[in-house]
Amino acid sequence: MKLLVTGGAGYIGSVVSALLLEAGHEVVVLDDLSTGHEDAVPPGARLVRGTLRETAAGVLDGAGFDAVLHFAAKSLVGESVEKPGLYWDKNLGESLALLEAMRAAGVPRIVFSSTAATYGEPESTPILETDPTRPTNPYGASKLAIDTVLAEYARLHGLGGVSLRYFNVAGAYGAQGERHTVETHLIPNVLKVAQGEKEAVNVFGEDYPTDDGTCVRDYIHVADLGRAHLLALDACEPGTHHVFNLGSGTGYSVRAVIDVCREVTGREIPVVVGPRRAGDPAVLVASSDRIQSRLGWKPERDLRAMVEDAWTFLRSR
Ligand SMILES: NC(=O)c1ccc[n+]([C@@H]2O[C@H](COP(=O)([O-])OP(=O)(O)OC[C@H]3O[C@@H](n4cnc5c(N)ncnc54)[C@H](O)[C@@H]3O)[C@@H](O)[C@H]2O)c1
Ligand SMILES: O=c1ccn([C@@H]2O[C@H](COP(=O)(O)OP(=O)(O)O[C@H]3O[C@H](CO)[C@@H](O)[C@H](O)[C@H]3O)[C@@H](O)[C@H]2O)c(=O)[nH]1
Repeated sequence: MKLLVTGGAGYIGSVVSALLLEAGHEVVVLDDLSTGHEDAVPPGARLVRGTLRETAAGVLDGAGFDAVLHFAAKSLVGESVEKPGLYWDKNLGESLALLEAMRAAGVPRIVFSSTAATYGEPESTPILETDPTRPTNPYGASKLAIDTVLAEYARLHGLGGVSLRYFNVAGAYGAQGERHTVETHLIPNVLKVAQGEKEAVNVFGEDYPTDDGTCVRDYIHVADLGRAHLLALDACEPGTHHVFNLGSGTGYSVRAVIDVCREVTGREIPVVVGPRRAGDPAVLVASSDRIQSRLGWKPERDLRAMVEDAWTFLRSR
């Protein structure tokens, strides 16, 4: 297939681009490099630099694309609370421009990076796709709005759409890994302490109603996540919109993640316990039964493999 990957210079988009190329697809990356890196685009993919709003229509028009994989977004929860307008504009506004460009060019399929943040504070665990969606921040709300628009474009314009709701993505795949300039994610931050780049891990709260008092999350290896995108691409059917959670179904506390990082790196990794981070739910764990039963996807790599691959990637840079 001829595929447009928006955000393909970023962490997850660059991994998925590499997997798509390995599977024999033609890949064009559209990225404004606002948080991505030109050299993260895998060899064999063509990079077009620009925003979706300014560039998508020109790239898609008359070019015969079969599908779009849409990763481009702003995705820092804290920033979204400070600048909600930016998140609605960059996430929903730019996605609408992309969808209109797809419609004008007759591109029939889209796979979209949605998020566990669409659910907000869960009523029960593990989280099912049928559970209530009550996002607690503008990032999650803007992603949920895009899911809603995709469902409408499917119903009213015949688009084939799949929203993949990622839980906590971690690990690396060969030369592609996580290198955000502003890094908020737990595992890369713990590994930066192991490497000596930071002094101590700041644990955000130890008074949650969990076994060790720290938050529990469901970590998924970026390569397992990537495989799900290839299956989702095949599952896009005209006129339908599917939603699938993507997690491992297993929760790990912040303390447990730090312990695995200590085992893998052999380093001490000092910890400082601070206050809770605003907006963090105590426990977020996915049920991925729907994608397992409908598309035959199963996670293959555990937390230790995620940490090992992220550690190898960090030390290679
Ligand atoms: N990392 C996670 O754990 C996680 C969890 C749930 C959902 N997601 C979603 O997955 C997607 C990818 O996340 P990531 O961690 O790889 O982020 P990232 O910041 O590394 O990648 C995003 C890429 O999109 C580009 N971009 C942003 N806005 C753009 C625009 N308007 N036009 C063109 N390019 C633009 C950036 O330059 C960057 O290369 C995002 O949509 C994010 O919301 C990530
Ligand atoms: O230095 C740190 C960083 C994180 N945490 C904690 O570690 C856990 C995981 O945090 P983080 O890695 O920042 O991920 P989340 O906040 O859970 O959010 C990620 O996972 C969500 C889905 O679950 C996605 O929607 C978001 O885009 C993605 O950033 C949370 O309890 C944090 O409070 C710390 O204690 N110290």
